[in-house]
Amino acid sequence: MRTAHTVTQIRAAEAALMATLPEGTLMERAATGLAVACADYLGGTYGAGILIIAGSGDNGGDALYAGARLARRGARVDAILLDPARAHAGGLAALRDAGGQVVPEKSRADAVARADLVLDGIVGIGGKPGLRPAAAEVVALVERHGVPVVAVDVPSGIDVDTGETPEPHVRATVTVTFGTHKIGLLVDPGATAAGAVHLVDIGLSPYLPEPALSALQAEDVAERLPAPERTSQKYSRGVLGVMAGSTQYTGAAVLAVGGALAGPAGMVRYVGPEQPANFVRARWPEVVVGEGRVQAWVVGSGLGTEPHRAEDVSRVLGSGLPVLVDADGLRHVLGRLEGQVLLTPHEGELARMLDVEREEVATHRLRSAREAARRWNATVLLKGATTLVVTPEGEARVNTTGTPWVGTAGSGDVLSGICGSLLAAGLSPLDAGSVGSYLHGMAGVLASRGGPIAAEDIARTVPEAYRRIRAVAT
Ligand SMILES: NC(=O)C1=CN([C@@H]2O[C@H](COP(=O)(O)OP(=O)(O)OC[C@H]3O[C@@H](n4cnc5c(N)ncnc54)[C@H](OP(=O)(O)O)[C@@H]3O)[C@@H](O)[C@H]2O)[C@@H](O)CC1
Ligand SMILES: Nc1ncnc2c1ncn2[C@@H]1O[C@H](COP(=O)(O)OP(=O)(O)O)[C@@H](O)[C@H]1O
Ligand SMILES: [K+]
Repeated sequence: MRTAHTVTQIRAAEAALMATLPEGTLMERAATGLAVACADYLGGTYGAGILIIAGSGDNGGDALYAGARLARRGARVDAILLDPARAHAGGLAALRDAGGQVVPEKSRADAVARADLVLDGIVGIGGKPGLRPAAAEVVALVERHGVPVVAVDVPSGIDVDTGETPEPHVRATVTVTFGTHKIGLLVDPGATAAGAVHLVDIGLSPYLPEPALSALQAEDVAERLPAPERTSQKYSRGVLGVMAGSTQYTGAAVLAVGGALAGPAGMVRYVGPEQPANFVRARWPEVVVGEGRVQAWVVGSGLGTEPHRAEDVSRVLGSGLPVLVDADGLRHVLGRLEGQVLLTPHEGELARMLDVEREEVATHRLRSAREAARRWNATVLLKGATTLVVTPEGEARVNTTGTPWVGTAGSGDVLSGICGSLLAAGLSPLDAGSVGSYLHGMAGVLASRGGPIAAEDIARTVPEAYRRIRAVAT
């Protein structure tokens, strides 16, 4: 499991760990890991031009100590001190001893122009979101010259505990983070600003409490993936009812069922108007059309806006069975819900539910998902480049698989089918949502291999993703 903690949790763990170690040990560990990551990124240090941007806190200290190590290994290291009088004294002395240079204010533009790599040591977990003008000016120069940035601990300027990114902030190619992940490195838009995240072990794990956010890894998904036993049969594996599509949106029915058939449930029943039902039957002969006993429901993809569909949604929600509500079905989710319910909105749908602008959800993804989960007493899966799954009790997971090619029409319909099948096979809404989005994203990557895909391709490739993940466990 990849885990992320809040700044308060990290500060407490660091204090407990630091009390057991000689002073300076943690910063030394952090700086060593940072220097190694920079050398890896550059493919060697000899002759490389590295520019440190150092703020006045320990984040700047990490960058300066790492710079000293890189200078000793043959790099030409320059440092811009944003607040020279308050620069980290030990880090600065180490850098100077190793032959590193402080850049005079008038030469900053030249220093940026000749850098192969910038180390962002402006602020770490002690920073307030946004950047002060002096820092913002240097960051703008770096962007103008297109120099790759390695962020120290976090890209400076992001809101570390939420992933929100009030401008300005650093956009990194790589973020080298210490001890544990920060929430803002995994949740968008912060995750996009962080680039590839590399975690350096500084010995913090034994002191960390339950994470505030986690991301399933292949072995976690493998543990949760249902698989039939020797004596299983279709009914014992779980039956999923899919109520999706309408005369207007026939494809949603076909795609949601396609996703459902790619999951672990033993059988899929389809319930809906004649027109999509005929298409479903023609495309998927294994589907039984019509009502019958099921273990979970998917309702909503392509349901349309006709008022009578509200009854379908409330009937399913009143069944006492686990239910996934997607897309148009979300229009009919009114009061507080009971039982095992997974709501799967994208940003626009969640904005409509919360009666706010879409932009509001896009900039406050985690907060919006948490608020909806509490308000409707249901698990909320907020789709996007980094999908979030949040329970009403506040447990939160983020999905890290996928490719932007997955953002294709009908992709969400397929996801609803996959997650529904996992619900029918007995997973909780939290597991069904997070395992389902992992499978969906991974299937998208495997199907795409860097090129365009259609939603159908994702459904078709889920079994391959399933096999590969199960192979991790054996
Ligand atoms: N603790 C540990 O054991 C370990 C910690 N480690 C490292 O320490 C980092 C935390 O260091 P930290 O606590 O010194 O705070 P830090 O992130 O450098 O920022 C505070 C400074 O930034 C300034 N500032 C604030 N906002 C700003 C803005 N928007 N724009 C510009 N400036 C802004 C603020 O200025 P002030 O408000 O005081 O004027 C203050 O001077 C952590 O991320 C990790 O890298 C590692 O070595 C591992 C062991
Ligand atoms: N940039 C992206 N990177 C990875 N996955 C994405 C991206 N954009 C969208 N997705 C995924 O694609 C799916 C789109 O679903 P949705 O918006 O409901 O589309 P539709 O309504 O057309 O089915 C979601 O699973 C979402 O997480
Ligand atoms: K930083």
